[in-house]
Amino acid sequence: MVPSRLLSVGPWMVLGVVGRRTRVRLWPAPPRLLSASCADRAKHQEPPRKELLSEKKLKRHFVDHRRVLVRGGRGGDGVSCFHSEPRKEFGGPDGGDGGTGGHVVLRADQQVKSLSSVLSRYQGSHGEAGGRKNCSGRGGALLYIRVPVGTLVKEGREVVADLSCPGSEYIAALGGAGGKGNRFFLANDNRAPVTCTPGQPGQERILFLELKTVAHAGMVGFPNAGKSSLLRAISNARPAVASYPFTTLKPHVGIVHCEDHQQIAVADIPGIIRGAHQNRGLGSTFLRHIERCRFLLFVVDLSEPEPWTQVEDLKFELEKYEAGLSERPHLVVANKIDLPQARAALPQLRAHLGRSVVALSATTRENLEELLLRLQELHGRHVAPELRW
Ligand SMILES: Nc1nc2c(ncn2[C@@H]2O[C@H](COP(=O)(O)OP(=O)(O)OP(=O)(O)O)[C@@H](O)[C@H]2O)c(=O)[nH]1
Ligand SMILES: [Mg+2]
Repeated sequence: MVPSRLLSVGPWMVLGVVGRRTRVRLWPAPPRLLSASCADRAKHQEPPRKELLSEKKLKRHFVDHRRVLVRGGRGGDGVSCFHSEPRKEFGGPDGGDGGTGGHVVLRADQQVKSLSSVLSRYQGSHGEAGGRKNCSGRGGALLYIRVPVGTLVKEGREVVADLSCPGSEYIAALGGAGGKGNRFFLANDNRAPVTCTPGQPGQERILFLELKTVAHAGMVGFPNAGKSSLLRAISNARPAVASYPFTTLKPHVGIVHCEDHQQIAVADIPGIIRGAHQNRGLGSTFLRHIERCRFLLFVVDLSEPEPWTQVEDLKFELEKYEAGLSERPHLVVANKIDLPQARAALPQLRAHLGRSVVALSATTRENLEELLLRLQELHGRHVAPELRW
C-alpha cells in the first residue's frame, strides 16, 4: 500500500517500493476554477458548430424522383343489430354505418427540400365499424405526405397535379366508403332488416413524383464556369465551389434581394457538357430543374478559348432535352473577367453574341451591379406581369 504522505507531493511523486525508491513525473493538471459551477461553465462554452456537409453528402440526401404506392383507408363495416330495451319487444333495427376510410393527401411544404423522406408506400387509416344505437363509426384520419414545393405528380405518363405553390394539396388516394348498417335498409315492407354491408376498400394508385425546382432564373453552364461562385456572390445560397469539374451535384436555389424589394429566385444546377444528352458527364436530367424557369442565364468561362462555342453547345443540349427550351429569354454571363486572357476575349464574344452579354467576375465582384439590373429587367418583363393577375 502507498503511504498517505506520498500522495500530497507536487508534480513529483515518490513511490516507495521495498528497498528501492522511484521518482515518477506527474504532468501538472490544468488549473481548475473552483468557483465556477457547472451551469457557468456550460454558459461560457461555445455552442457546437453545425458541421458543413460536403456536396457529396448533400447529394446523398437529395432525391428528385420517386415511385410511390398509395392506398386509401378501408371504410368501416356497417352493423346489423336491433334495439333492445326492457318491455320493448320490437325495438327495430339500429345498426350504424361504418366510417369512411382516410384519404392519402400530398401537400407541398416549403420545409421539405427533396423527395428523400417520401416512402415507397402509404396506407391510409381505416374507418371504424358502426355501432349499436345508430352510431356511425369514426372516419379514418387524413394521411399527409409532405413533398417539396415544385413536385409534379404523374400517373403513368399523365401529369395529374402540379404542387408548385406552398400549401397546395392533392388527394392521392381516396378512402373507401363506409358500409351501411341494417337501419339503412328499414323500409315499409321490411321492418326488421338484417342486411348490412361491409366497408369499401380505399383507392389504390401508383404515382410518380418528380421534383422540378421552382425558380425565376436558371443558370446553365459548363463545369467550372463559375455558376456556384456567382450564386454565392449575388445571394445567400452557399453551394460548394472548387476548381474541379462537377463540384455541384444537386440544384441550389438562392434568393437575390433587389433594391426595389423584389426577390428573384436563381437556381444553380450541375454543369452540362457536350454530349450530356447521351449521358456524358452527369447527363442532362438535371435540366428538369430549369424547365420551369422563366428566363435563363448562360454562364460561360471567358478565359477559355472561343467562349461563344460554349453558348452554342449549351443551347444544343437544351434543345435535345426539350424542344424550345433554348428559346427562353436569356442572358449570357461572361465570367472571370478579372483574368487578363478573359478581358482580351470579350470584344470577340460581343461580336458573336451582341448585347445580351454581361461580363463580370464572381470572385472580385466586378460588374455584378449590371447583372442585378439585367435580372430585375428580365423579372419585370417575364414574371411580374403574371403576378399582377
Ligand atoms: N479568376 C476567377 N476564378 C473564378 C471566378 N469564378 C469562379 N472562379 C473559379 O472557378 C472554379 C470553379 O468555380 P465554381 O463556382 O465551382 O464553378 P461551377 O460552374 O459551379 O462548377 P460545377 O459545379 O463543377 O459545374 C473555382 O476554382 C472558382 O474559384 C472568377 O470570376 N474569376
Ligand atoms: Mg457549381
